Amino acid sequence: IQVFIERKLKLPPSPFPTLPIIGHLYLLKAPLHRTYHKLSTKLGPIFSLQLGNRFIVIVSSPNLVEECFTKNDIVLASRPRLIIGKYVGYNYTSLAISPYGDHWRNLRRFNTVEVFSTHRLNMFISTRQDEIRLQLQKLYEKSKHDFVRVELRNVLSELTFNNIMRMVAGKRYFGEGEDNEESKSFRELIEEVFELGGVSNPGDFLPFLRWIDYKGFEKTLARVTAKIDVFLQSLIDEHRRYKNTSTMIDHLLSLQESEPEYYSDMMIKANIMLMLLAGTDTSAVTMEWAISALLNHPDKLDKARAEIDNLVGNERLIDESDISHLPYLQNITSEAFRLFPAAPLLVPHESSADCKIAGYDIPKGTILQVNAWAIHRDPTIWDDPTTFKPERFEAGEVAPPKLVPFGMGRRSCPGSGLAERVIRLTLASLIQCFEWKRIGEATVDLTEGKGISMPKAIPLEAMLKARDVLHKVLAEAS
Ligand code: HEM
Repeated sequence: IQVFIERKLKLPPSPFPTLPIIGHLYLLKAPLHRTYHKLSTKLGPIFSLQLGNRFIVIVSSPNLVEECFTKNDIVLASRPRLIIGKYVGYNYTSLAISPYGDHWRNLRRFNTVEVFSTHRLNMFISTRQDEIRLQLQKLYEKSKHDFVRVELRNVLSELTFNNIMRMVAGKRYFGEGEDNEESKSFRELIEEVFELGGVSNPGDFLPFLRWIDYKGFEKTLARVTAKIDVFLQSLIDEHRRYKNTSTMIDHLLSLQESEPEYYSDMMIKANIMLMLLAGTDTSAVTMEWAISALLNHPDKLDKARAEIDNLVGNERLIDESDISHLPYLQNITSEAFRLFPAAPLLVPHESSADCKIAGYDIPKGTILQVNAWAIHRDPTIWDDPTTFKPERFEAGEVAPPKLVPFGMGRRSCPGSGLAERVIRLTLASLIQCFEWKRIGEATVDLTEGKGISMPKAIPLEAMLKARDVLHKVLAEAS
């Protein structure tokens, strides 16, 4: 800050006091989006913090989000080098973590065409439907006679994890016959990374803590990611031996043949790791929140079910092509994205040159965070903002910068289309196939827990019972 004062910069307001060495680190309490929200009610929609040796700016209004990701989009398209990126991002080379530049552009292009294009997503429709059906079958076995108590978190994370694994590697990792030790420990390692990612690591802001490896953070991260690396390498080796043409690994391996240096094994592993980290929990957590909110509003659950029954009837399971004819279901997912954004502060950006936001000077190297969670609950934008009300979207689609669960601009989430497909079809299937009740009279607790993707503090449990459609479809099939 001293340097900025000497340069006579006009910086965004910041809280008092700034302590020597640690700056405002003393203010950071989890969950961060709530802490930032409180600060923004005092300091305004743009404010700054000095966290150790890093200067951070937090914005929390649609106008400022727009200014950041239109006028300043390129300058703000880089990422800070946080310690976790060294390990999880294979030395800052993976798409989500790499700095803005040619390498990022290449990766983004590859993923847009080979993973996230409509053509590629359509190729995996039957995989998604198959994974959902497998989970429905399991739940059916438990609930075909009467209401049973079920924990949903595992069901949903198994579903999203298998979906991504099948796109990436053409194989499931969980399920009958595959619940072996190898897959279990792989999943546990991925969960460990999520937990590590959820803590803001003081070593990122106070370099001397990094030298002494404060709380062994870096050592743990290195140990866990080294183990994951072994799994990922074995997946690649397997694909080298048995060629299949449609998975992401096969595509990257064929590119490796012509450009071995660029499409190295490390680059491929970084891409797989990213898909698993960015694409599984985010969707699972969103669905868990959505079902929780519906259980607390049974009238809305009934309304969604009536819409589905009307369109699909009870002779067949809903499929992806039905979703566009279900506006209320789509409104439910929009409302879940609004109230429970799985990345409440998006992913941190970094300015690669000096720029201005709201007339303030933003020096090169500033970390920018967007408080999407606060924007989504701002009473000047939304009526009755803390209430779950899918009807609010009946007036028409709401887009960025007001609704930004996937961010905005060139660094926004490339997986949003996939996430929407998985979330909508899974929710629709669960609503179509089961009667739902809360465990008791009390409403489902909606407290946020710790972790990178804003999980529920208490995993969701609910009572469910199979409906007619499942008896018909599954009994016929067996
Ligand atoms: C509910 C589900 C999801 C949410 C809420 C979500 C949200 C986000 C957000 C907020 C960002 C950062 C935007 C920014 O930097 O401003 C992001 C980036 C990213 N997401 Fe997602 N995401 C979801 C699902 C997925 C899925 C399913 C995938 C892939 C399988 C995915 C892959 C990525 C990647 C690769 C990036 C990095 C993009 C870059 O840095 O260029 N996401 N996501």
